[in-house]
Amino acid sequence: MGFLSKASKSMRQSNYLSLLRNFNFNPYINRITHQCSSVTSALFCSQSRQSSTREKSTIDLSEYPPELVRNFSIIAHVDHGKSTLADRLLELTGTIKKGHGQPQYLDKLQVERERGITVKAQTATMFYKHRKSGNDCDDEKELPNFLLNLIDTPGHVDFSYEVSRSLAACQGVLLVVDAAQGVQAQTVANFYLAFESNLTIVPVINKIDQPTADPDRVKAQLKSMFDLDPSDALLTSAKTGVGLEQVLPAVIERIPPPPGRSNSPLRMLLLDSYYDEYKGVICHVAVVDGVLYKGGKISFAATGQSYEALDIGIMHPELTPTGVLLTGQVGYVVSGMRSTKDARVGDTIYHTRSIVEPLPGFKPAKHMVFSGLYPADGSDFEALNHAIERLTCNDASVSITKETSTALGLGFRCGFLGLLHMDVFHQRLEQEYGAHVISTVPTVPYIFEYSDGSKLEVQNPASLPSNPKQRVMACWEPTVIATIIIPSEYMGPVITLVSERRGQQLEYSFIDSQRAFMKYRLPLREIVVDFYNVLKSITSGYASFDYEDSDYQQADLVKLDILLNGQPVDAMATIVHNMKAYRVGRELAEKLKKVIDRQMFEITIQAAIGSKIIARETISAMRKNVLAKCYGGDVTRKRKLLEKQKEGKKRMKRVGSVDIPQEAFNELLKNS
Ligand SMILES: Nc1nc2c(ncn2[C@@H]2O[C@H](COP(=O)(O)OP(=O)(O)OP(=O)(O)O)[C@@H](O)[C@H]2O)c(=O)[nH]1
Repeated sequence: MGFLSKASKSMRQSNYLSLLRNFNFNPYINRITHQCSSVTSALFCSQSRQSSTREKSTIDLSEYPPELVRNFSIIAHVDHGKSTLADRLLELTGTIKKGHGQPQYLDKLQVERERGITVKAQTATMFYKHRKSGNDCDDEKELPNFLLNLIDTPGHVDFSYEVSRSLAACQGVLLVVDAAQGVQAQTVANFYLAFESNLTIVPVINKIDQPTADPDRVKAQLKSMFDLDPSDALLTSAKTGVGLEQVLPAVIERIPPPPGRSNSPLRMLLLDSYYDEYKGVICHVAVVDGVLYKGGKISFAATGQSYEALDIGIMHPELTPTGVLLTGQVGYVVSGMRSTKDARVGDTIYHTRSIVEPLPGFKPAKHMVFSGLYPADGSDFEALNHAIERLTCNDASVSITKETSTALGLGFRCGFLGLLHMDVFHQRLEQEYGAHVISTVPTVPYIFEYSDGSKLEVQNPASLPSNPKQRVMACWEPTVIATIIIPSEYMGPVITLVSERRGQQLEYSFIDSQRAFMKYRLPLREIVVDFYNVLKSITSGYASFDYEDSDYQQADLVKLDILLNGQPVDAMATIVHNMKAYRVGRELAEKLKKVIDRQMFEITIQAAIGSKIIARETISAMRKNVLAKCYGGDVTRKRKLLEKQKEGKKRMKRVGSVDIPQEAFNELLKNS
């Protein structure tokens, strides 16, 4: 039995290799022998000796033809345990040591560790010996060894772009659902992402160790919402380890192998790229068709640039050179590229001089919010420029253009996928590059149609004329389709909140006897800032919320200016709905009064629409005690000193500029 399986394995390998050899478009074919097992290396040892570049890797990828490869992602709502489950699977397969002292191993960024969230999708290759049911082979070594690529994905809605990219490299997903919380908004969104990509979905009900866990209720939800068979659900606790032994066998048995053709010209999908100080740009790729060997000449379809594959390998879990990447495998390529701008995510990589049909790629990331970034100290502009350039090498989903503000000087207008993404970007700028920044109130991209018929996307309210009504014929605002899942008893307050935010109900139903599912169209500007916090607070933290972008709708918008001592502060201008402008203007003026420090002169804060002042607050001047040194004495002398002080203050009011702290912008953010 053992001998037979060994023989069939050798035959499978040699067949696979001869298939590759027979297909002679690739001049680097002989290099596969460096990774051959003892059996296969005997076949090609002569070529192996001729080659000048020897790989030292102990991993022989030629042992893993597509039928022994599985590519899968873990998807779930925030905090349902994806990263913890990924940790356990890495431990189970010996990819990382048990108790490696670093929970959520694949969350590598400092910001991910501090916030306990996943921001970037991460891949890890694992090897796993699988015993099929009915296989009673005694010798563990004789069991087929599978190569499993696990992609841990972020749960937060801002990073769903990362999820959809990761799914492009997979044939299946583990859909993790918290056994106590049940199906939540991002479970729904992620399910549909996987479903629309035709991926096999393996439901995993996690956290069954919790006292409030109710796996049967979750099974019923999976059936009623997604038509998933309850008996297919795996019950696990990533914390205690219960049920984990069923996960990888389910992955192997239920998820199909990658479908690519080994004997076709190379086509690789560029999944992600980042910049490494020592190696340059590292591209994460999925090999859709063909084979890539170290030293191969590759071209990028989008840029037409060609490079040499200087180093290739897999993430096991760190970069592990293998010298070859075969059909269906997910790995990395280092090609001496200097800037991630040349590695466009979703691009097709192919062998230079071969002719291939490019892969469909990905939709470009859509920027939902824009905000200005300025150095806290104006003279630090160059340092901030450098920091942003380096950070965008590792986060290509941010758009950057230079802009100037009369109040804050030279800076940048940045487009983000959402507010959390914006926050994470700021935190990374400060933590990883030591930059100190002032960020302006985020705004969504509006479209304005001017009287000359031109239509313009406005990403910065300051770029609008103060009285847009004079020239603007119509305005449109972006909307989203929002999914809200809540315990039924909170429906009343939630409906009130959503209608205050100008939402239109599209759908509602009940997931089970306790929970309601609601779908709304909402203006994006109404949800970007504080919607989720308010929703959480009125539902005692039980609401879950997700959104996807939708069409633009016409709206009655006005530009709201903030004036300090009569001067408009361009960085504080916002665009608001006409209906809310008075209330927002009043609240902004009140808030600013609380956060701007008193100065030696009086400060007036005004909110204005065009030339019309709609709110006004005054911060009185700090009064220096000019009489401190006048002990007793002449009253006329005291009066003279006070008069002199009054004169000085008048002058300061004219020439003085107001110091605006970052908190003032933060308050605007909360209020607008
Ligand atoms: N009781 C219990 N807690 C768990 C289990 N699995 C994960 N947790 C805890 O749940 C919290 C969230 O776990 P993560 O693995 O970070 O969740 P995630 O889905 O990766 O989160 P995001 O990446 O932010 O979407 C952590 O405090 C884990 O310790 C489990 O099986 N049982």
